[in-house]
Amino acid sequence: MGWFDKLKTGLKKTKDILNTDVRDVFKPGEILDEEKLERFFADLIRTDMGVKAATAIVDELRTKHLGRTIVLDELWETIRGKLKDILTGDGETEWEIENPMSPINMAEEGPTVLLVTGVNGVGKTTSIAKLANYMHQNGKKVVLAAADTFRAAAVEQLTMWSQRIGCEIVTKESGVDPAAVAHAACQLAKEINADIVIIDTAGRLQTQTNLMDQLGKIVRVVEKQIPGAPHESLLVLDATTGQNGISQASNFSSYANCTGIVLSKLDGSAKGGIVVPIRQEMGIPVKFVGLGEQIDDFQVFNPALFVDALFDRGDVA
Ligand SMILES: Nc1nc2c(ncn2[C@@H]2O[C@H](COP(=O)(O)OP(=O)(O)OP(=O)(O)O)[C@@H](O)[C@H]2O)c(=O)[nH]1
Repeated sequence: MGWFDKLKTGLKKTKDILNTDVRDVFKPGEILDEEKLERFFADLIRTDMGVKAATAIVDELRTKHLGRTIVLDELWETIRGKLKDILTGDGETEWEIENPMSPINMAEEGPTVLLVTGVNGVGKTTSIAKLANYMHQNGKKVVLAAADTFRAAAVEQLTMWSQRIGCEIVTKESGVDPAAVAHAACQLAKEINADIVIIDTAGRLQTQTNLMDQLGKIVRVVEKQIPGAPHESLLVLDATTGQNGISQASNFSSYANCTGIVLSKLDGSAKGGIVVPIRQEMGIPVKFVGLGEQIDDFQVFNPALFVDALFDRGDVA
């Protein structure tokens, strides 16, 4: 399956809301009136797109089509165009979907270090495995740091993934300071000339200040070893939690200085619109999306492709 079909399939639940409801609201041949626009506004809100973006889209439809006969393709074109403006109008670079390094701020010298954080169960370990696999497949030498030393199962899970992928992993026994694991992984990466170090961290709530402080310690340790590290601080958010993700992101950001979001479980969510307020309100870009439980259900986030997939009316494979 190509990138676009995979994205479309992953977005199926969100697309279902839009496609089914929109077909009920916008009947070809009828006249577009305020009541129809209001119903469509409610549909957009159900995808967790946020009031700001939904209002902008409906305003654009009103300006261009109010009082005119409904031609679905024309409405669709207006919606797609407006949403693309919202997602790309801030001058952000468009990342290349085929290249997992494209959203990554690479180290000038030595290995590039990625710190990955998130609340328990958001899909952090799985996302790290997917990211490592994606980079490995692109010819990068990856070292994983199993710095979730609280949960033996997390270390086992990551070790299993590293074997499947064929990449290096650094583990230590339970209870060891996670910063020591991160340190050892950076050391190994330098010795073997690895391109990338990905640090897994224990899932934590943003209210657990001692655990949040520990993230600060990991950052201090790795930045002493490798200039500019961590070069990316990626926060994994679960797309099924919708708007709750926004508060998680701002809290994590104050401890781990997040530079990007990995939005997992987009396939399990009817709230795929959450991509929009994350980008609009937090100023932290979504860099990767998780689209399923398999190791290759993962992509670089490309806003234009996302909008096309969300509003594509062709059948989903
Ligand atoms: N459908 C779907 N499931 C996912 C995705 N990413 C992760 N999962 C599932 O989510 C569950 C939790 O994933 P983990 O990777 O163990 O989550 P975690 O955040 O590392 O968990 P902790 O180590 O407890 O903090 C697993 O069942 C994964 O298979 C995704 O993109 N789509």
